[in-house]
Formats: sequence, structure tokens, C-alpha cells
Amino acid sequence: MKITGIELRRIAMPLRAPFRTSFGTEHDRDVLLVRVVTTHGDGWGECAAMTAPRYNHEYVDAAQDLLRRHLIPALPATVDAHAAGRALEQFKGHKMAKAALETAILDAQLRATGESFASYLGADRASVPCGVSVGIADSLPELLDTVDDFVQQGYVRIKLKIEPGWDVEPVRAVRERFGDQLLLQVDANAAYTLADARHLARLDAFDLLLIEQPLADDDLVQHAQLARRLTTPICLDESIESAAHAAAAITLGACQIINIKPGRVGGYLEARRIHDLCRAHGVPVWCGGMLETGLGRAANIALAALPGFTLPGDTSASNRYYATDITPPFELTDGHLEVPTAPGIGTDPVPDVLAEVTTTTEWIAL
Ligand SMILES: O=C(O)CCC(=O)N[C@@H](C(=O)O)c1ccccc1
Repeated sequence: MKITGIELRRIAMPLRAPFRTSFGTEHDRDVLLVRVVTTHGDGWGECAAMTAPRYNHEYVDAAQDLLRRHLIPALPATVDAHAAGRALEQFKGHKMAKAALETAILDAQLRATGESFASYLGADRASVPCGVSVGIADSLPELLDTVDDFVQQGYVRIKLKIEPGWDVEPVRAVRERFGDQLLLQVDANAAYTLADARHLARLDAFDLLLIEQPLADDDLVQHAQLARRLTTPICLDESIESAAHAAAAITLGACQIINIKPGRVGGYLEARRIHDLCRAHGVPVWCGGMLETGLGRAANIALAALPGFTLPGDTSASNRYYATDITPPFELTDGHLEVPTAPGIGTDPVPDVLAEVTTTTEWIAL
């Protein structure tokens, strides 16, 4: 497949409501989309990087700059997703920028061969159960109303963002209101230290599925020490940027579950490698989210349909974050989303909506 040019497009996506985590509050997403134009058709990739480097070290302006200056010029004239991945290995880090480019190339490649992401990646399900991520609220009543709304919509799992000062009480309130049957987990986004171990152990009383990324992203050893002091399984997110990281975390006992985000790990090929490794070790995985539009969401749903994804992911419906998605919306049915079956990622931007939200476009001829 020969690439004739690549479009770097920025879109402004206002969130339906502010989304607060331990590292800040998101009000809108400034999203970088990569469109690869090839001799066999187009492909789309969505960059997960946020406006500021708060989730991890990446941010969207840096991703676009890196794509323009280094990643796109490094692509071989004739390319497929594997060749692109190999070509980009010469550059350190910046997994989200690399993932967006590799995904766009994989999308173009699969649209040309007529194969869906789900089929190519090895999905074994036609729909996936969906969890939802609930931000830090201003009060317990507000939190309970939000959770109630999502439970009524049919979400099969609730994830609560936590931080010091907002952890045990919100979890206790949700458990008391919604009972012990509700699948419930928490996400700290690295807000705690090992000194908080005794406090975090108080969460063991609430039968949580997992506690996600309690400690710093670069500290597997302390996560392993914390794991020995909790009964709640530890799930890692920010700490796992590759299959090698996943192998080290499992070997050290730093986690019992892994949240796989294709952007964070450099793309869907590495995401599948992590899935395969975890499956071989009996480590459950689930698909995390970065507030993706329908383009990234479509590819994530396909990934979430692989056999080792045994826990509901953050693959929520489009309307969880956006009043109008740039693709036909993904809508929950009985707590599940249908896995796209059309070639490639299986969906396309709606031209008028995309034009409406576009802030800049940049064309790079190859
Ligand atoms: O549903 C989604 O797409 C978001 C799920 C979610 O909570 N993402 C978190 C996270 O740390 O995993 C997040 C990432 C980046 C920015 C905000 C929130």
C-alpha cells in the first residue's frame, strides 16, 4: 500500500459535562485525527493525547509536531501497519502519536482487504458489555444521582474516580445505595503513595473488582508491596506502556489485572500482544478509554471483543461524553455495544459534523 499523503486534523469536542479526575477536570477535548490517504483508499486514526500532559507525558500539540517532523517522514514508501510500527521504533516514547499513525495505516489496509478490525485482531464476540467511568463529584448526592442515571441506562459496571479525601465515603455511599451486586471499581490515577496503604486497605470492605493505578506510573515495586497489603486486586493503567512492562508487572506481582489502552501502548498491534501475554498468564484485561470519539471508540470496541477481555471496559456509548459524535453514535443496548463488522474500524466521520468541529487541517504530501 502506497501512501500519497496524510492529513492531520484537529477537532474541538465539548464534553456534555465536566469530567473530574485526580489530575484535573476536562471540559472539552482538543482531538488530533490522522487520515492516511493511500492508493487503496483512506484510513483514520485518533490520537488519545490530551491538551496538557496530566494523564501521562504526552500532549496533543507535541503529538502533531512529532508526526509532522519525524514519524510521517520515517514511513517507508510502501507500508502496512507492521512495517509502520517497525519504522517508528527508532523514536523513543510518544506512544499515543505513534498509535494514531499506525491505526490509520491499519484502517486503510483493512478497508482495502475488506476485513474488520474485530476479525483481524481476533475478536470472538459480536457485542461487548460496557462499563462507565464516573468523575469526582462535588457532593455525595450528586455522585449518587450520576451513578443512578448510568445504572438506569444499563451500564454493567461502574468505575469511580477517587483521590485523597474522596475515596472510602463515595464508595461506601454507592455500595449502600446500589447494593453488593453492582460491579464496582475505583481509579486513582496515581494519586496515592505507599504511605496510604493502610487507608487504601479500608476499600477492601466493599468487594471492589479492582483498584486502578493507585500509585505512581513508574513504580512497579511499590505497587507489588501495596498488593501484599490489600485484598482488592490492583489493576495498572499508566504504568503499562508495552508488553515488556506488562510482563515485568506480572512477574513482580505489581498487578493482577491490566487496563489496555491502545493509545497508551503504541497501537492495536501492541495492545493485542499485551492481551496475548496476559491471557497466557491468566491475567484478566479490559479496554480503557481516553474519551475517544466514535473513530477511536469503534476500534476499542473491536479490541474489547478479544477473548482475554473478560472484564467490562470503559467503552461507553457516544453520548457518555458527546452530545453529537463525529461518527454515527454508538448506543447501548442491554448494557452492550455492537462490535463493528464493516471493513477497517467499521465507521466513518459524518462529513457535516466533522466540518463543524474541525479547527485546523494540515496536509502532508508523501
Ligand atoms: O470512558 C472513557 O473514555 C474515559 C475513561 C476514563 O476514566 N479515562 C481516564 C483514565 O484515567 O482512564 C481518563 C484519561 C484521560 C483523561 C481523563 C480521564
